[in-house]
Amino acid sequence: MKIATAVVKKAGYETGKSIVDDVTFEVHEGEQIGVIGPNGAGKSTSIKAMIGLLKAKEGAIYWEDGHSRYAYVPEQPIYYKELTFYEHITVACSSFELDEKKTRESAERYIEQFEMSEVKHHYVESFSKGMQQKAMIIIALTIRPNLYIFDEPFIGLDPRATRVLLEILQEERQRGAGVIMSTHVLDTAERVCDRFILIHKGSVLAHGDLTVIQETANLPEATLFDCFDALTRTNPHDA
Ligand SMILES: Nc1ncnc2c1ncn2[C@@H]1O[C@H](COP(=O)(O)OP(=O)(O)OP(=O)(O)O)[C@@H](O)[C@H]1O
Repeated sequence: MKIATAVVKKAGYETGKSIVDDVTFEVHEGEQIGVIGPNGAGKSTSIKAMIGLLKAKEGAIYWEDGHSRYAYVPEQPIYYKELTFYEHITVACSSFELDEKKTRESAERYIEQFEMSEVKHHYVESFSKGMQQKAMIIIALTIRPNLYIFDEPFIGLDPRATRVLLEILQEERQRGAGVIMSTHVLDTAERVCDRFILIHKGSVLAHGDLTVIQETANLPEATLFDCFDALTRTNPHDA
């Protein structure tokens, strides 16, 4: 069943100057979508436009049931300097009016899985980049959204944390949650994503499962990495 349609007609950082044009796709229950593309292609801009973080945009997420809940984990962790990690969880949960007992239980489980028990009462500011990333992910998971939006979730995570995240997302997808993730880690994306949106120079260059991407690249059997390389390679004669 469809959860939502993400629509970006236009997005940019100044009114009138468009960086992204027409990046639109649907997300279904249990589906994981990889948003891929070269540096500066417009992946983060598209994501920010969808969730309303940009002023100069025409775009939104249209929810099938009208009032869905999403969790966004940005590329650069955002946190309150004056709050500990655990206080962040408490604030996030109270703003979503979640059942306190159940929420604490699932938070504790995620904290343990991500090996963050020893630092749960420390300030997020004192964490390493990877620990901050793990903290943001744990908060997102604890909210139990029906759509996760990750911008480069693997950057900064150690291999074990990456595995833990992928395993938990698999469980979350079985629950019916959808996942949108922008990533450059194409071998992982190839393994875990059902569909890919390849953004190049602010618009969609290819959209579909690996077979569709291979057909678009005219490279049957090729890896996602090779398809990406072929599709986004700048021809010096075009410049
Ligand atoms: N805050 C900003 N102000 C002005 N321009 C910006 C800003 N952030 C990004 N841009 C520009 O928007 C374009 C798309 O950037 P965006 O961050 O969406 O790319 P991306 O595909 O996420 O790249 P990366 O893989 O490097 O993270 C780039 O040309 C970039 O210079």
